[in-house]
Amino acid sequence: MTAATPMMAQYLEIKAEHPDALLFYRMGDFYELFFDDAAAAAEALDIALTKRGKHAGDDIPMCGVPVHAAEGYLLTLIRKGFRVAVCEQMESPTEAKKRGAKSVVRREVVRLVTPGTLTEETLLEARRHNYLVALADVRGDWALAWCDISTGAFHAMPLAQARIGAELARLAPSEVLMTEAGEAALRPVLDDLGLTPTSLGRASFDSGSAEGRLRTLYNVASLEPFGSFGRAELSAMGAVVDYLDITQKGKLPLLRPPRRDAVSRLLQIDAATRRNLELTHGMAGGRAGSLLSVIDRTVTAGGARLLERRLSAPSCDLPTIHGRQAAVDWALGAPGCAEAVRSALRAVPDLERALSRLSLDRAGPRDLAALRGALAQAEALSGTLGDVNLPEHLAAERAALTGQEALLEHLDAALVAEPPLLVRDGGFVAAGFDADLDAARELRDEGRSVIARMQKEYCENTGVTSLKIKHNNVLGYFIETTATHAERMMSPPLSETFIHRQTTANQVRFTTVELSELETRILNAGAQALEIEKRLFAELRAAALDAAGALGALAAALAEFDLATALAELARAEDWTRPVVDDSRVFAVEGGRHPVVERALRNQGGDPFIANDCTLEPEADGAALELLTGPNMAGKSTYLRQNALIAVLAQMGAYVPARAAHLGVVSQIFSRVGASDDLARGRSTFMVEMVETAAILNQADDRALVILDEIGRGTATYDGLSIAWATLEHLHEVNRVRGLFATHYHELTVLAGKLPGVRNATVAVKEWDGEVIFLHEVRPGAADRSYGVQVAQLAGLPPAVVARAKSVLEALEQGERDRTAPKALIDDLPLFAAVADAPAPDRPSAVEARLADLSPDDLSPRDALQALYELRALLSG
Ligand SMILES: Nc1ncnc2c1ncn2[C@@H]1O[C@H](COP(=O)(O)OP(=O)(O)OP(=O)(O)O)[C@@H](O)[C@H]1O
Repeated sequence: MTAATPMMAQYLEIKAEHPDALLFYRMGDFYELFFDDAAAAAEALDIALTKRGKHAGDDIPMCGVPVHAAEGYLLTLIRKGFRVAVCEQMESPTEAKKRGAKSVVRREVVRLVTPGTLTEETLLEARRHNYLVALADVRGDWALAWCDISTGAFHAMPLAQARIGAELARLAPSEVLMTEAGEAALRPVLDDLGLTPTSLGRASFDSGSAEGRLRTLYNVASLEPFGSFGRAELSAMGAVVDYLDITQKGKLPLLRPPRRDAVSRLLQIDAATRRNLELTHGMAGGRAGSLLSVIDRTVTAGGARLLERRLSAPSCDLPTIHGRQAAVDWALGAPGCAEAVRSALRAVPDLERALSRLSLDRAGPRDLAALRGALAQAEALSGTLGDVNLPEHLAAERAALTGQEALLEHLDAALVAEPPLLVRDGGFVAAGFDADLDAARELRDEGRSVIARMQKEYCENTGVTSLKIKHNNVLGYFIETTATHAERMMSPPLSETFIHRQTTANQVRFTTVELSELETRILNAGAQALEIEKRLFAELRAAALDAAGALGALAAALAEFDLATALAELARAEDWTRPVVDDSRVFAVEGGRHPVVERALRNQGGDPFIANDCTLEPEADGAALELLTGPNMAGKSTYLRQNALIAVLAQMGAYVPARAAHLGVVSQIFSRVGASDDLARGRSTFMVEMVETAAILNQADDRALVILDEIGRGTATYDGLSIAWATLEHLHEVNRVRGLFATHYHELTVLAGKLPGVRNATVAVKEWDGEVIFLHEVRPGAADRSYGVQVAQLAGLPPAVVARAKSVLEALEQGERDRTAPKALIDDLPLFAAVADAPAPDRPSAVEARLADLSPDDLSPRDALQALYELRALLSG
């Protein structure tokens, strides 16, 4: 067996330190990957897998990506779940040679790229957070710490193990750190959320060393001023910092002082409820179809992230809610000023993310320009706001907008209007900022004009008018003529001045002593100019980082103004109202709407959304439940969800889609839909439904709002009915919640007469000519029937099946009335008899033809409704 080449030996040694990451091994202008890494990356990136040399007698699989295009490839790999170790050359080949002819260039991993530690604009979604979370358990006490290194936010929170799923769902982290033991304990929760954690050793979670790590990071003697953190919180925060140290190879990002959050101040929304209400993510997983996508009127990336944060974590704290409402009120009351604020904000670059790249030394001149832009706009904004009378919450933020005049002036003087992306390109420092730089540049540029003069002179002296002075990386500056002039140039007297360098197919190239000297001067001046620019960049970066704390506060203030004015704009454009939020237990909504469904209806240009009231007024400490019956497709689910969304919006401090609303603060929201498919998580639909129902019955307190949509439907009718019945009783008697309960079990409506806190409501329909017309109006009372067969007919079930279903239904209902076994009746009605009874069609009518065209599997409820309109039109036309 042959020994590995020195380079391969180096590669294998570095790779051994990073077994679970792809190693990007720098070779000149490429990052190369070898062995299994190469195979995995070639497949993930869809690039060619080749070979390079042999190792232990076998070919070495290899693939490579050019350094200048590496970011795009990194993005793909990270999205596909890989981690990447970036290994750079730490010296030039010439330097390596000095150590001996066979020396390999020294290489080191300078960064581990993982989903939770990204900072590049291209790798991040501007309007979303990118959270790195650590979960720690110290003797049964759990805590969560999370940071977004792209913005510097850092938080910790102690919490009960049962709350972990809900908090992880709120944060939707890109990466979760925990020990292997922790992973085992939380396996079901992690699976439920589809998270694959990154395992860290016990040492990373050691709470003792964590304290030291944090004190060093913030350069403080005690963490006390930041909050009194428990052991578990310290352990989780320490793990975050340790992991950043590992992945960033010692360069720590700018983390703002840690904030201690408490679960109890937030409206609790568990993972299933979040999914179900589609707060920040639609059913398909992206932003589309979510409440967030419909309410987002922010104009800055920072504002958009703040909105996402608020929507994910509404408050339970009345002063906080009222403070945020007052900010929206102000913007609504001063529309001119608010619009001026928004137009200033539109030009604000992403300050937080530029700052984070600066702190990690991964920034370019454009990040400084972003800083300048943000500061300039903040100044303009504070001018616009002048001494306008602001509510308390915003007045404090206004103060944070100013105070950086010196830094702004400095950046303004230093930078050109549109700097290049990379420091090494140079040309970003403005003329007149640094005398040495100006001098070096003048020399460099003057050199160029001297070359032009020289070329003209040489043309005249030689009489070769096509003579050119050119430049390439191999020869530097040279003189070029076509081959036809070669002989004259290479014989005296011209050969005394022109020294031959190279002959190509059509050209001959020369140099002169004068040209070489000039070249040295130009080169030196150019290099010197670049060196000066690099130094100035470092100085500007340091000046920015010195002000990092204040800049962080300024970024937060910009986001607050953005959010307040955006929510006001939303309220104005959509005609929303300020809800009264207090500590009562009322839930009263007048003319409420579902913003997402309303938007969808509007986009389709169809019918308007029908607003509905919802009044839950519990007696003293009792329950208030509304039992909603009504046909399929009537709008029950929409009604249920819109009320939950109104509670969420109200408690995040926004206006709500209603004519009027009065809400006693809600502590927890639970929303469940019966038997939704959950094959991905490998549980039977009914099992999921019951697990989720159990969670509500065990956790809901008397300030909870519970939304149950057809619980029990996933099993046999009588089992389902009994479970729904008992659940409703328990919610009424034990949990005493406010809640809405949609069901097709009409038997349940008798509960309204038995339990004082239960009322019946129904979604109205009109029956016309044997068909149903949906009115989408919620009214007191119970529905008489489900109209399931009619809806099935609308959906295009074959006429024979519909006719047979009607007969069976009649037989069942008859049987129930007469208390006879329905079986005999059904046996009496053979399928073909039903068809025979139906009028025999000679030729399909237009309505039938259209019906036959419909494919119910492919129809959304909305499409089905549309089809209904078409069918009706065909009938009357
Ligand atoms: N208030 C409303 N105004 C206008 N259209 C509505 C309203 N509510 C619902 N709709 C329309 O009716 C469709 C069906 O609504 P939804 O899914 O809420 O019905 P459902 O009663 O829950 O049906 P199912 O019992 O079959 O689940 C919606 O997609 C929407 O287009």
